[in-house]
Amino acid sequence: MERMESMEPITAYYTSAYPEIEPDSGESGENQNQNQNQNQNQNQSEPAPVYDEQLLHKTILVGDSGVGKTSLLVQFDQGKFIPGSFSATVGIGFTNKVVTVDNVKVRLQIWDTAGQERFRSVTHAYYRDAHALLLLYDITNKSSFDNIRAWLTEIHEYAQSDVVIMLLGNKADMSSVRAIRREEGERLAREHSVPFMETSAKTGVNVELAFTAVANDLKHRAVQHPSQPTFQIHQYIEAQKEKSSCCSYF
Ligand SMILES: Nc1nc2c(ncn2[C@@H]2O[C@H](COP(=O)(O)OP(=O)(O)OP(=O)(O)O)[C@@H](O)[C@H]2O)c(=O)[nH]1
Repeated sequence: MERMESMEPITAYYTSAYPEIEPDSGESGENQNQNQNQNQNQNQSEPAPVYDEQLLHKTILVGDSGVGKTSLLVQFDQGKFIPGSFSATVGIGFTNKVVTVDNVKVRLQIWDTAGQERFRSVTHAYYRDAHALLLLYDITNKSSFDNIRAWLTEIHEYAQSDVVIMLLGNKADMSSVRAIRREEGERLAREHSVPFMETSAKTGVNVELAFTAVANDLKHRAVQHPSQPTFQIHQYIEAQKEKSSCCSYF
């Protein structure tokens, strides 16, 4: 993993994945309706924009110290879990990963942040140009769940309003000592209109799905065609969960 010793935010090489929003023409009434109809007809006949595989989507893992952010990234990147003593992340670092979505390559630059309070001001600086935030709590640790509201407040304060947010209840393999029921996670996610799933960095359950769902959403946003329905991340996750329900074991 690349580690930023200076802890300065890297923004220079990031290219926006999203097309510019057309400015308001200032027209009103019938004229505007006519134009809208014309635009709609044009949009329907226009070919869908092609996704640029060189786009880099900045995705950040956040949550209290010890919830499993580094472990989740290592599981996704290397397919392994390193048990043993816990060494807290210092500062921030990133890993580049390519996820294939509908036969196109979606590049995620995944930033692993330090959950400890003393690094908070450093990590805030990275939120601003994030395209996705994966917010983790530990299902065996109630305070990590109780702190999710505070994390969301910070995200809304520092991140872009259209950032993709996903809530993850990690350490799902430890359900015998669980402190937070899955329904509580689901309820909190519903309250904040964000997708949710339980993951295990240890067994790998739902790890790939979490990142693939985010990559799917980012890819669809980057090539959103006005005449096409928007990508529904909640539905995508539910459909994928159903597909794999034969083998999940929470
Ligand atoms: N059983 C189990 N243990 C986990 C899981 N994920 C992480 N752990 C353990 O939890 C501890 C903390 O994991 P980390 O990945 O270092 O947590 P972090 O969120 O990156 O912590 P900070 O770097 O301080 O922000 C380590 O001992 C991991 O082995 C999991 O899914 N299941």
